[in-house]
Formats: sequence, structure tokens, C-alpha cells
Amino acid sequence: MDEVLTVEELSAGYRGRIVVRGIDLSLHRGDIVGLLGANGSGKSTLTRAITGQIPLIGGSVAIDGIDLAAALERAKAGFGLAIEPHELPAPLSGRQYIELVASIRGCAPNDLPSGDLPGGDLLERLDLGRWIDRPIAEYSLGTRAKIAIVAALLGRPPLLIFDETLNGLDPVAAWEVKRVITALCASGRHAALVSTHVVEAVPTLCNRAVLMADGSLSRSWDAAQLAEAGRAPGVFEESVMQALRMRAAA
Ligand SMILES: Nc1ncnc2c1ncn2[C@@H]1O[C@H](COP(=O)(O)OP(=O)(O)OP(=O)(O)O)[C@@H](O)[C@H]1O
Repeated sequence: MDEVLTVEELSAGYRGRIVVRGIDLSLHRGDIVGLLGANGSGKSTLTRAITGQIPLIGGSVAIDGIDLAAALERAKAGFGLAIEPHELPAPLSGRQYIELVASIRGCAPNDLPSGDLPGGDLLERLDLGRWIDRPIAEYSLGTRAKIAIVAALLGRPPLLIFDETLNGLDPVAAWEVKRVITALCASGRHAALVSTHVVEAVPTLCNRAVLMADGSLSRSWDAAQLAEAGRAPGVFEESVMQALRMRAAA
């Protein structure tokens, strides 16, 4: 199946309070979709709803063709989530965290993509070898992001979800991470949803983008619009800022 994420009329929130509503979104293999939005606009809430961490109030989510509400565990096998780097368990080593996630996902801790990636072995590719047995508490933000990404790729799920994984990365780490995501999605086996505040990274990484405002998707950019906006520096950022200003004025 080509479509790895189908979100229809989704609404979700907390304790009966609707935070995100009317969300329609689909991702096909090869897609890298940027999820943008101001603080509190609902990006994490949408990610939590898509990944079954909070129940849907309305609508539906299917992952790789499997309905999340009807078959939660089977649907969960279809995605890997890179959690926000600061949410990683600080006392564990990177290896222990990867082993923990692998045991939850029911796969081997070395069940990672390699052939799709430039430079082969993922841990080497991300220069994680010297950190892997040290506590996550000692990691820089970029090293945490890399471990979160490795954990998301365990079991090679078709849908990869990165929740603010790019924020705060140094240029080298950001470049490495972008290369990995790009190579995986270019293989045609994966699609990625990338929630980020790094607006300028979106045209070079993503082939589509959506903007969340007040819990709804208020604007989207298709591949042609994103490519056009990415031709000159600042054009995409300006169109995002304009969409945010229009929303604030409405
Ligand atoms: N666990 C929670 N319980 C209750 N309300 C929550 C919870 N998490 C988030 N919210 C509320 O949901 C709304 C959307 O928050 P959310 O974290 O989804 O936004 P976001 O776009 O991811 O923000 P940021 O860019 O700051 O991470 C906010 O009003 C927030 O207060």
C-alpha cells in the first residue's frame, strides 16, 4: 500500500476539551511532510493522536492501512516515533534506550535500515559509537536527537514521525539528520512527518508542508509550491509568517 498515513476529520484533545479539529492529512511512501505552527497550535497533540497516545474524539487514523482505533497494537507497528530529545530517559544509556524501545516494538535492537543510507551502518553514520554506552544525561541536544531518530527507525516502520527532533541541532547534526531522513524516504519504503520550528529547513528537507493554527490545518504547500519557495532564501519563511499574520488578524 502506497499510503502510510490517512487522517480523516480528526479531532482530539484532553479530558473532553477539543484541541485539534477537522484534520485531514495523508502521507504516501516517499513523502516528507513538514508540520509547522506556533507554540500551542496543536502539533504535539496531533502527533499524540496519530500515535495513539491520546484517544480520538472524532474522525479516524489509519497507519499503513490499519485503523488505529480498531487495531491499536497492529497499527502501532506501522510507525516509529522520535520523541522530543528532552523527553528521553536521562539515566539510561543510548544502548539501553534502544534496547527498551526494541523490546516494546518486538524487534531486535539492531533491526535498523542500513542499505538505504549513505555510509551504511546507522550508528556509525550518525557518529554515535562513542556515546552509545554513556548515560543520555551526558548527551548534547544533537546527540539526543540522533538517539531519538535511531529509536524511531527500529523495526524499519513505514511511517516515521519526528516530533521537534530538528530543533536546536547544530549545522552538522542537522545536516546528518536531514541526510538520513531524505535517504530513507527516497528509498520509497518510508514516509516522514516532521514537526519543527526550524522553518528554513522545511524547503530543503520536505516535499510538502502544512501549517497548524489554533488546532486546525490552516495552510498547506504542495511539492511545486515548496520547491518554488525554496529557490530564494527567505521566501518560504515569509509565506509562513504571512499565513500566521493572516490567521492572527482573522
Ligand atoms: N497534557 C495536556 N493536558 C492538557 N492540555 C494540554 C496538554 N498538552 C497540551 N495541552 C494543550 O493543548 C494545546 C496545544 O498544545 P500542543 O502541545 O499540542 O501545541 P504545540 O503546537 O505542539 O506547541 P509547541 O510548539 O509549544 O510544542 C495547548 O493549549 C496546550 O496547553
